Amino acid sequence: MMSDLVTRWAQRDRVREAAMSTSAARDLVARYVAGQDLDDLIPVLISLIDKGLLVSVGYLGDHVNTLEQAAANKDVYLTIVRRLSDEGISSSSELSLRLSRLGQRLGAEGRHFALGAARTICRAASNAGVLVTVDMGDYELVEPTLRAWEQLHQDIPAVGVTVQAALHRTQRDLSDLAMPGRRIRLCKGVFREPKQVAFRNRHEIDLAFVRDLRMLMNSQVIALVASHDPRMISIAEELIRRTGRPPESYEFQMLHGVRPMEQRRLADVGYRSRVLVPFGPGWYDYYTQRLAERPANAALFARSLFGKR
Ligand SMILES: Cc1cc2nc3c(=O)[nH]c(=O)nc-3n(C[C@H](O)[C@H](O)[C@H](O)COP(=O)(O)OP(=O)(O)OC[C@H]3O[C@@H](n4cnc5c(N)ncnc54)[C@H](O)[C@@H]3O)c2cc1C
Repeated sequence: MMSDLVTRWAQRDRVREAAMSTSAARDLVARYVAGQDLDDLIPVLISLIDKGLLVSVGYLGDHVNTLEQAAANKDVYLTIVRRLSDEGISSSSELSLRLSRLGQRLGAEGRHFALGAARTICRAASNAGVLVTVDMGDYELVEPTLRAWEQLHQDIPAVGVTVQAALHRTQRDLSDLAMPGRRIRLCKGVFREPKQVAFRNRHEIDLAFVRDLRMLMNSQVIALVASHDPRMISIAEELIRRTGRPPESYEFQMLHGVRPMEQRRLADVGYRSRVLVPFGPGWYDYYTQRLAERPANAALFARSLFGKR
């Protein structure tokens, strides 16, 4: 598949090194990633909020191999929360919390640490008026993430969780999860999982997304519709009209730099429209994921690296 080719190409050492050192490449990346530290991030958030959008912050840390690294990431998340509060933008902000950055992959001890750290972060965020939605990792993390989320949610009911339409299990998960007032984010799923557990064909994933979306819109959850797909968005708008949902019971969410005009349109017609803004040292892997979703951009990226300057 084209997207697999793009991912393999982008992961070559020569491409990675060129991307790190070429300013034209960094300019392209800046469309999707708000720099490496909080001083880069905050002006991007403020400019989106000034345009009537809500924001979500995604921290792109390096891979976590030790509990010390997990602890350092916990501190980063707490610093983000403090900074959102100091800047007076808490009420427009959400934190997209990735449990693998807190040690979730480091065995039983790591999972224990991740839950404790996530609890501290969620409490700090709740005290500061910042929402939290837990991201979903690859298939092996789904069960531990849902179990951890249950505990976080018991403590702080506003903490949301992400589900991936591509997984066979998601319909079943949603029948347990879709309780009144819970914040549930529906995305297609970024990971390519084996066919035993996931739909792999685009059309099947889209059908699953629509089934899940209907379920969310017909329940009393706060539905977070995380997609850039024009068809999924118009189906969501139609379901909103048909169900007569109150405006605070759903929102649209997209990634920074992807379909920014559509993000604005949704806000302009009066929907809650939230932009997930990633930042941090792990920007390269994130950017190559966006390239794999949109292989046409890979050619532009390659020219910025290796074309005449
Ligand atoms: C807020 C948010 C949170 C997310 N959280 C998670 C998570 O926790 N776990 C997880 O696995 N995945 C997560 N994702 C990623 C998601 O699963 C998809 O990989 C990603 O959003 C692409 O899927 P899509 O629904 O936009 O549809 P796609 O089928 O990828 O794209 C459909 C259409 O959208 C438009 N489009 C898509 N990408 C681009 C682009 N780069 N530039 C221009 N147009 C584009 C095009 O019109 C395209 O035809 C999240 C996504 C968002 C927006």
